[in-house]
Amino acid sequence: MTQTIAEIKNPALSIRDLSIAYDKNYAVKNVTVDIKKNTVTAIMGPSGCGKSTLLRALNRMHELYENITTEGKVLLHEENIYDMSTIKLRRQMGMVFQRPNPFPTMSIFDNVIAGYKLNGNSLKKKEKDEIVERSLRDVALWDEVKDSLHKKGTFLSGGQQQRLCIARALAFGPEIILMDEPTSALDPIATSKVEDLLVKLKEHYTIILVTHNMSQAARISDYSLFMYLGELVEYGKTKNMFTNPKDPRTEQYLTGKFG
Ligand SMILES: Nc1ncnc2c1ncn2[C@@H]1O[C@H](COP(=O)(O)OP(=O)(O)OP(=O)(O)O)[C@@H](O)[C@H]1O
Repeated sequence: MTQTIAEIKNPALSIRDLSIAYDKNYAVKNVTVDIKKNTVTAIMGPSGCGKSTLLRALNRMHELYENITTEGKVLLHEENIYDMSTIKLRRQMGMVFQRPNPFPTMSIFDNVIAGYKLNGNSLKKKEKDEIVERSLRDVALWDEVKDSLHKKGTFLSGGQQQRLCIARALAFGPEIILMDEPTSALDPIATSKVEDLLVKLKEHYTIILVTHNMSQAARISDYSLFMYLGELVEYGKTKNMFTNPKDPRTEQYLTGKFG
């Protein structure tokens, strides 16, 4: 396997010997990797190779499943996330899912600050207004929705809903944003807007993105991780991996021989 650590100074996240099993079946096996700050890192690989399980393990969403075993560590500022409260962890590690999922009964405004409400944090009106405007500006949605903030989030187009969900993830001021195929339910124009947005957001955030779409990984990611049967086969700069893959399995995947 390619060298995965020691190349990256002051990483955003250090994954160490992470293994995850459903019952006794390992979906992620001994993954060790450092994620570089202020980059987009793509997790790629064929269906069932453990991409989503690995991503969910980074904010402990995988613990929602029964009979799950987790071994190893994930270090955020040298603290193991498995020893942290999930509330603290998820403030630092926002998550965006495949299908835009704004809370259907809530307005656009309330969707953005939903995390605060769910965690029982009460905010003054001025603070709420500031967080909502900042988060919606960050996802380039403010101008489109500023006159309809109190309408339901579900009245927006699919692409706008996904940007609203990204705004909701940003509202807490996380360091890292985890994204599980965030454009797979969007049309090409909405996809391109979200991709442009991710490239801008990496100035302030670290983005870890699961994608099936190799051209998307090539377009927007700085680093790529290739997984196969739960193992991390190859990790490196996306440009190098696409032009000169080190492992034959990576090459076969990138040239469409399986997947
Ligand atoms: N809740 C679950 N219970 C049992 N096994 C699971 C569960 N979720 C995933 N698995 C298994 O773990 C392995 C990895 O699944 P995972 O969804 O992480 O892969 P993936 O690479 O994200 O797949 P895809 O690209 O199809 O979404 C698969 O063998 C899958 O069947």
